[in-house]
Amino acid sequence: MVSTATGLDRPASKATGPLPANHPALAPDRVGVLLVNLGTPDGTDQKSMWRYLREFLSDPRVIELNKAVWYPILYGAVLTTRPKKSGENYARIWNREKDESPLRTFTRSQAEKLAESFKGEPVVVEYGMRYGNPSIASAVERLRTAGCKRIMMAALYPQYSATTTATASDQLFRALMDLRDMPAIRTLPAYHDEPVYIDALARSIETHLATLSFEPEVVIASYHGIPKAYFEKGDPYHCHCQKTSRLLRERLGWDEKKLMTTFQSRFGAQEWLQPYTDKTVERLAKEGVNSIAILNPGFSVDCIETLDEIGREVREEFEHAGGKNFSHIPCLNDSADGMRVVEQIVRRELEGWL
Ligand SMILES: C=CC1=C(C)c2cc3[nH]c(cc4nc(cc5[nH]c(cc1n2)c(C)c5CCC(=O)O)C(CCC(=O)O)=C4C)c(C)c3C=C
Ligand SMILES: [Fe+2]
Ligand SMILES: [Fe+2]
Repeated sequence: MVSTATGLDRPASKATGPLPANHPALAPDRVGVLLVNLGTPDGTDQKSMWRYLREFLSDPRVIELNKAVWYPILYGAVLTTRPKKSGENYARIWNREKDESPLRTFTRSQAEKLAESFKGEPVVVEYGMRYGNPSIASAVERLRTAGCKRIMMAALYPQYSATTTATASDQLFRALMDLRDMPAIRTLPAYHDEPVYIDALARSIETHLATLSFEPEVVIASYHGIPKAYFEKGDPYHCHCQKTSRLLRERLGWDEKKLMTTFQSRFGAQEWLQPYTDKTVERLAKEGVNSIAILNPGFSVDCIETLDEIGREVREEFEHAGGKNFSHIPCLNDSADGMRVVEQIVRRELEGWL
């Protein structure tokens, strides 16, 4: 638990006067903040990868295909090949000291730093993963045990998508379904256009570019993709990404040629949001662009998709196509600017509860 328990608990009951003699003891009344991110395997071995990918790719919010069509593909082609290949990728970025993925290390650190910023207030902070461990259910249980009657889940996806934000809410409510004494719940809205977030991204670009020995001709804001069909059915994710990029351009004083928007991490055969990151990078190199930098505004922390897919695969593709200088701009992670984003938005959304 990442707790700031200080004795400054809210009164257990707003009613005055002593409890009847036979009344069960009341737990202290605190507010829980649950930071959530996508998920992570427990290890890079095939069994851990299989378990993680099965849970992830069985989620109907992620793969909208009919189960009768999807499951034979999932349990056939996907789960017999992908665990090995993905495990090799995860092994390249694994945090060996903590024996966990960077996504879990960064998310835990964010929770610890957020807890620190609530020191002296009746707030308990936990973190959970939509897929894998620590599960959202286990985090909710720890918050309830700590006396949280109100829980705000902050799924750290700046841009809303049903495939990420909504499924985190589904999982939270699943964890509460069987409770008799259910806490009050709030969830975080998308924060793709919040000034504090745009400013943190802009500063992360400026700070990073100042460390480079070259000036990128193009900076690419690469977001995780979703199938195009989900967008056409009403998922606002694409619009949120475009708005983040537009505000970032305005903040930096750059045009669309200097700061491009692309989508990465395609999965399966259908069309995903375009333009694709890998194809764009290849095209730029072939057109004679020598130097680029890529940031991932849609990922609150670095993970397999930023460190390995962008930092290795896409870099190699750029260099293979003739590009010379490539740099990956780190995610906001648990940096001071990154934590300012989380704390400011969480505090605002807690208004009336503290
Ligand atoms: C149909 C498949 C997928 C959709 C839709 C999807 C959407 C989506 N994902 C993220 C953020 C992350 N995805 C991550 C890993 C990952 N994503 C998919 C597939 C879909 N994602 C797979 C199969 C994987 C596993 C990695 C692999 O095997 O290649 C991660 C990283 C997790 C980690 O531990 O590092 C993140 C984060 C968003 C934001 C999003 C839609 C907006
Ligand atoms: Fe993904
Ligand atoms: Fe990927």
